[in-house]
Amino acid sequence: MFLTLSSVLNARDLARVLKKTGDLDWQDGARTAGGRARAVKRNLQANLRSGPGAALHDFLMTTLSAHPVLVAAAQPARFSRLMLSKTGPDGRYGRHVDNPLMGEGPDRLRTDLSFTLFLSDPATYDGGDLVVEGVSGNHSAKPAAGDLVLYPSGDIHEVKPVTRGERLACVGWIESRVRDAQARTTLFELENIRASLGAKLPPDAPDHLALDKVISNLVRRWSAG
Ligand SMILES: O=C(O)CCC(=O)C(=O)O
Ligand SMILES: [Fe+2]
Repeated sequence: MFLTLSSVLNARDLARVLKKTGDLDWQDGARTAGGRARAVKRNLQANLRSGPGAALHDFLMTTLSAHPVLVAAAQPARFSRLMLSKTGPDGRYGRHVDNPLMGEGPDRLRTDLSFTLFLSDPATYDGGDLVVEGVSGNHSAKPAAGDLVLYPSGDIHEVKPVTRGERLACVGWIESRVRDAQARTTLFELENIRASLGAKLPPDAPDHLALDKVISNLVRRWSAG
């Protein structure tokens, strides 16, 4: 699954986030990359654990974890901590795979899905496309600020070199309660049918309950743990 979700942050929230990024403490991004990924990572990352970054982290996490389409597509059991990445001229993140497990102890999470929430207006920078090498071919994305791209953590991907301007993005990972990607896709399709029926049928139509039952039983069958 490779999906672009539009306007996950609306214009007002985006402006609020961008204003806050000016106060953050930025460090070399290679510090958080493992193995082969470290050698190809050239970006800066902000501290979102303490200081002004912590409130920004809470705000972004609340927004993302409540987004209905992201929830329907990813079926999140848990989100990783979010990272804010800044890539300037000559910055990039070459082809790599993400770590399969992140965090320690009870915070440890299996990375099923990766996402990038784009924060910069694409007209303000050159390069910086996110390219994901999926089973059915390459997907390239450089969407509007506020849009989010969701893709399988197991796919090789890269951020193309930024040759002008600055690319700001929020990145994170999701452990899904539905581990199997095909099952997740089926559930997303059913959730889309549920949403479109909701707009067409009266709330007491028996088909709603019939579909709710099918979706619940599939989640029960397919959920991990
Ligand atoms: O900035 C991006 O769009 C993706 C970053 C990435 O691949 C990573 O942090 O592992
Ligand atoms: Fe990555």
